[in-house]
Amino acid sequence: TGRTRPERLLQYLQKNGTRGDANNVVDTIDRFCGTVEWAMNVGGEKGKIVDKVVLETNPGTVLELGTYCGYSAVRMGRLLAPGSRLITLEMNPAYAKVAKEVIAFAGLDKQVEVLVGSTTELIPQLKKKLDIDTFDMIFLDHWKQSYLPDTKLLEECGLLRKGTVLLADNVICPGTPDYLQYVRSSPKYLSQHFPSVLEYTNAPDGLEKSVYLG
Ligand SMILES: O=C(NC/C=C/[C@H]1O[C@@H](n2cnc(C(F)(F)F)c2)[C@H](O)[C@@H]1O)c1cc([N+](=O)[O-])cc(O)c1O
Ligand SMILES: [Mg+2]
Repeated sequence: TGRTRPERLLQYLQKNGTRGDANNVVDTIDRFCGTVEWAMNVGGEKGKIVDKVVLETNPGTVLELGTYCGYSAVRMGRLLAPGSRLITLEMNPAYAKVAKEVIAFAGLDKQVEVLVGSTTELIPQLKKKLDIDTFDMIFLDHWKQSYLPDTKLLEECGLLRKGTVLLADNVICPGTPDYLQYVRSSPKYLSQHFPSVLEYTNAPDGLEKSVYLG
């Protein structure tokens, strides 16, 4: 009966999930998307790669571009060390509202903060607004044509440091050709591709991990 897909996803979670259990929230959303209604969460297969990169990086500060329903914010937030922070940007207020409820349901509302607005508006304000100097990790999963301009904006705003890990979803499907070309050819990045499949399907997709060299 939820009017939108995010609302239906949230209703399914509230009915079938275990409040306060972030692992269960991830599995419950994956079950909804695998059996009831596809949604553009990074999903279980690519999610295992995200988990590995988060655990290896052990970031104190994470910036996510594109919250949607909060699935990847919960997926990454559940692996962060106490005191670490994940900031996630969402420009659609209705999606942000659902995401905040999903994140609270998972018990991660202390570690994860949802900011509503566009990257061009929010990224230049982050240092002041959050008292954060640089991010240890960036997860890109918003509009695919925004990955490249927003990466350049992050560089210009001094939000990246030597070693910051950029992890980008969907570099194969729907694809982010200009971003891929940039991070693979620029001397400022060391990039590695992780082939996988598009969430809840067997279509080819992949993640790109790019370390900023400063
Ligand atoms: O289009 C896809 N994702 C676009 C994702 C878009 C999401 O990012 C938000 N956003 C936009 N700007 C901002 C910021 F940062 F400015 F605040 C946040 C949008 O409101 C939306 O919730 C996609 C599509 C497929 N697919 O199979 O078609 C599969 C996927 O995994 C995908 O991520
Ligand atoms: Mg995606």
